[in-house]
Amino acid sequence: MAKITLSNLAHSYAGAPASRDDYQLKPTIDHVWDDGEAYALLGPSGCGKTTLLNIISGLLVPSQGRILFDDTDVTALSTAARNVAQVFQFPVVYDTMTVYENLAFPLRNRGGSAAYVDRRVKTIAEMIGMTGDLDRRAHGLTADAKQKISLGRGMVREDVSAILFDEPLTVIDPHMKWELRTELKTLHREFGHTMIYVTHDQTEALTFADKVVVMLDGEVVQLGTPVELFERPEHTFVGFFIGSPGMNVLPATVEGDTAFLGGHAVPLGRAFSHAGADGIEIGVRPEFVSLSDGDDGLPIKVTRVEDVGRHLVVRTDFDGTEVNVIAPEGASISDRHNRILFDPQGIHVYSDGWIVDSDRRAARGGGKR
Ligand SMILES: Nc1ncnc2c1ncn2[C@@H]1O[C@H](COP(=O)(O)OP(=O)(O)OP(=O)(O)O)[C@@H](O)[C@H]1O
Repeated sequence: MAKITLSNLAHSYAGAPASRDDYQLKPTIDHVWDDGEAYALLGPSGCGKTTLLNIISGLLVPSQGRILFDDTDVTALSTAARNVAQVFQFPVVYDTMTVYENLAFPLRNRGGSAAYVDRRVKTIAEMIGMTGDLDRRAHGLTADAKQKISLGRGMVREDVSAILFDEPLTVIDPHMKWELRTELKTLHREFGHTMIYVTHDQTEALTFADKVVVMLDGEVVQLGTPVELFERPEHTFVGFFIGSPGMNVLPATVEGDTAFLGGHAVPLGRAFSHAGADGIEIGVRPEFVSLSDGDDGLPIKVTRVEDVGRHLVVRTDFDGTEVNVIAPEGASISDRHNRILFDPQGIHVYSDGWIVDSDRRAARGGGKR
């Protein structure tokens, strides 16, 4: 297992990049990822997740910067020399071998004793639910079963620097997906491997990872725990992309401790003297918005109520913009609900997409940008 340092990384597939737009990974990637943690790289299609993963695995040499595993510079080393295990989106199995032989392969390759190999193969087979299939040939198994073998093979060695997963559950059926995700988490807790998991699915990322690395347009817009991403999205994209539904983002002006939305005042509970004037938005998650039939708050019209089981998602229209509200299960919603209130604790102020510190937080030295 290793700590992974991404030092001043950037990548351009075109070579000789002339401007920032020519980079598929922008020159802002500078992180230390802790030994033994589980990281998820999360973001929409084309944001650079696989590019970053391939740089870490050694399949791609970055145009700029260095990668270190612990204190060793591995930038020029092959994947094999980096000692990483990889699981790809589609199964990679040896069809002529049995399930047992497939799982044992990485261990036998490195001279593991028969007793150790047997113990390890059986542990992993149980984890992927294939104990009863160990003697079957991989040929003829479903894509789903083959991918489980690939996952098992990726996790069978205990001595790897890191295990890298690139959308590994794409071909797995939905029920098994849930089970494997939970198993992966348990396995991580048990063995403490450094794991990096690429996905565009927030549920997968949030269940699996200790830390989620949210990417957009070749940049890491936030690296944080699931709770941090929920409570303090550093970019409007993070607020919007994570959550169900995501954060409401509304254009506003801010004066001291008050935001103004289309002439309506919204108390912020703390002052933002440095919010600036252009590109200002406020973000508030639906969990911090409540419906009201009083005179305070923003005037809205309820457009739809969705019962999603644990609570209700209420869609409202404020001056042509949809604002989502989460209401308790069983709440009775009617036309008399014609206002919404924001809990000041859940309101964030953004400038050009990036979070602005309140005066109090700025005085404490908070914020990263
Ligand atoms: N070999 C390549 N040559 C040129 N451009 C590439 C190459 N591979 C990827 N790209 C481009 O780099 C950008 C990032 O791609 P990447 O595959 O890393 O994104 P991703 O977030 O993993 O997307 P997806 O979820 O669709 O796989 C995209 O614009 C993509 O078109």
